[in-house]
Amino acid sequence: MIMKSVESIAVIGAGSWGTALAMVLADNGHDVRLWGHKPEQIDEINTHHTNQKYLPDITLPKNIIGHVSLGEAIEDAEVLVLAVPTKAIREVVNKIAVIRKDPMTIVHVSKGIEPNSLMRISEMIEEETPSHLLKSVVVLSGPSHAEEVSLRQPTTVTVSSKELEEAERIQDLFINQHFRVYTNPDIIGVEIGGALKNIIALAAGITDGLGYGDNAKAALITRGLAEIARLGVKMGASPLTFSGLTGIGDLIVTCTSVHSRNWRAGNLLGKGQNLQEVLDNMGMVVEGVRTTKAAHQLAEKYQVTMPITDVLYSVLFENVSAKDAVELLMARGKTHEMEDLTNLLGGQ
Ligand SMILES: NC(=O)C1=CN([C@@H]2O[C@H](COP(=O)(O)OP(=O)(O)OC[C@H]3O[C@@H](n4cnc5c(N)ncnc54)[C@H](O)[C@@H]3O)[C@@H](O)[C@H]2O)C=CC1
Ligand SMILES: O=C(CO)COP(=O)(O)O
Repeated sequence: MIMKSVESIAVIGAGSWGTALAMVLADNGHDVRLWGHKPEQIDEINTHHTNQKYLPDITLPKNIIGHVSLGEAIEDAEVLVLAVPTKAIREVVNKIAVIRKDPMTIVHVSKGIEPNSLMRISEMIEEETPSHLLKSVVVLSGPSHAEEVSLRQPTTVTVSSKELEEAERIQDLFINQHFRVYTNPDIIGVEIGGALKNIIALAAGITDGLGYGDNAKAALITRGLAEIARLGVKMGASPLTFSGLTGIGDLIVTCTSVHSRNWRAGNLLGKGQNLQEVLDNMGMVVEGVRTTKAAHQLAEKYQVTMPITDVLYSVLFENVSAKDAVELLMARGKTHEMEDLTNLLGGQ
C-alpha cells in the first residue's frame, strides 16, 4: 500500500463523475467534501451514504461528507475538483471566486468545449478566476466510466497541466491499485481529445441505432480519431496524445459502451427519437451535443475538414435524417487515408 499525506479536497458537483472520483479520493484516505446544489441529494449522501440517482446500489465511503454550502465545502481545501457539466463551469467558478480567499489548485474533469468562445475548460477557468486565487489548473481525463470506477474496476486516466509538478501532485492524490494515473504535458491535446470523442460516440450510437454493425463502428472510431487529431494539431496539440488514453482510449470506451450517455443518446436518435425527446429523458449530461456545435465552429475557424462532425451537426441542428447522414458520409469524394501520404503525393 502506498502511504500518502492526507489532504482536504472539495469535489464540486455530486453527479456520476464527481461522486465516483470522491470515492477514489476517499479510498486514498483523504478528507473529501462533496458539494452538490440539491439539498435532498446531499441529505441522502450524509444519511445513507448513497447517491442512487447517479450511482445506483453503490455504498459511499464514510469519509465523504456532503455539503450544500459551497463556502463550507471549499473552506481549508487547497485542491478543488470541478465535476460539473461544461455548461455550468463559468457559473460555478464564479461562485467559488467570490467566496475564496486563498490560492487554490483547480482540477477539472469535464469534457467539453464552449460554443462561440471556442474555449477549452482550462481556459474558461483561467478567465473566470482572479490570478491571485489560482495556483494552477489541472485536467484529469481518459477512458473512465463512473459506473466502473465506483465498482473499483481497473481504470487508467491522464492528468495534465501547464505545470508538470502540479500534475504530479494530483497524480499522487488519485493514484491507487484500481485507478492508475499517468501524466501528459500536452494540455491542449488532452482537453481536445476528451471533448471531441463525445461527438464520435453520438455518431457511433446513431449507427448502432440504425442497425449497422461493427464495420461502421470501427470506421467511426478510426476516421473520428483522424479528424480529432487533424483539428487538435492545428490548435497546437501533440499528435502523439491522440494515440493515448485521452485520444483513442476514450474513443474506444465511449463508442463501445452502454454506460456512455453520448452513445445512448445517439442510439435513441438512430432509432428515430428526436433530439429534445432524447435529452429530456436522459436525466444526465450529454456533452457531445454542445461540443458538436463548438467543433463545427472550430473546423471553420481552423479550416480543417471534419466530415463526421459536419454530418452530425446536420442531424442535430438541421433536421437531416440519421440514415441520410450516413449516406452523405459514404458518398464523399475519394481520398487517401493518411494525410502525410497526400502531402508526399503533392497535396491531392
Ligand atoms: N460520468 C462519467 O463517467 C464521466 C463524466 N465525465 C465528465 O464529467 C462532467 C460531469 O459529468 P457527470 O458527473 O457524468 O454528469 P451528471 O449529469 O451525472 O452530473 C452532473 C452534476 O452537476 C450538477 N450540476 C449541473 N448544473 C449545475 C450547476 N449550474 N451548478 C451546480 N451543479 C450543477 C448536476 O446537478 C449533477 O449533480 C461532464 O463534463 C462529463 O463529460 C468525464 C469522465 C467520466
Ligand atoms: O467520458 C466518459 C468516459 O470516459 C463518459 O462518457 P459519457 O459522458 O458519454 O457517459
